[in-house]
Amino acid sequence: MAKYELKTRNSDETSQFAERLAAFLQPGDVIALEGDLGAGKTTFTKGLAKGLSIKRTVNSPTFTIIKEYQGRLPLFHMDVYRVADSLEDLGFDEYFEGNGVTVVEWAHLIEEQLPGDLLTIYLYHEAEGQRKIVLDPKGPRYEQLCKEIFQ
Ligand SMILES: Nc1ncnc2c1ncn2[C@@H]1O[C@H](COP(=O)(O)OP(=O)(O)OP(=O)(O)O)[C@@H](O)[C@H]1O
Repeated sequence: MAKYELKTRNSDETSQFAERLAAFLQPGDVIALEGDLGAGKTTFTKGLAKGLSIKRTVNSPTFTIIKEYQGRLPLFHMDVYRVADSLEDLGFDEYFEGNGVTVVEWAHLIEEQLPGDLLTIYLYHEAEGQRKIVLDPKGPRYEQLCKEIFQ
């Protein structure tokens, strides 16, 4: 299936893209966010939170695994890097099937537990200040979402 991509020239552009994407999100949407250290995952998630009208400051949930924020929709921000056993069931389903938007950092580490349909977003460090953002939608809901964002 088609992948969608864009380039950003600074962190504001990454944040602004995420903010725009947030306007299209619905309850139960799941975004897997992939990218190396410093690629911009937190920058992206902060932009998404702004787009969901979340007032609280969004920080990396590395040590807590899941953080929850209230906005136009609830945001469940997960960082599963420290989930030792990828098969350990920590009840992620409740979030994926819940009434909010879930963003999962390092999602491939819990691949078996992810929903089949989701939007994977890859952040690539291209050059100082520059990032490539690739959207890889799985399932009709996310195909449609990408079409709307990029039309
Ligand atoms: N185009 C860009 N998009 C996003 N961030 C950028 C960009 N250009 C430079 N940056 C900078 O890169 C850094 C990205 O850090 P950020 O914490 O968002 O990454 P991360 O993927 O969450 O890293 P970590 O996994 O270490 O938490 C920030 O300092 C940001 O200002």
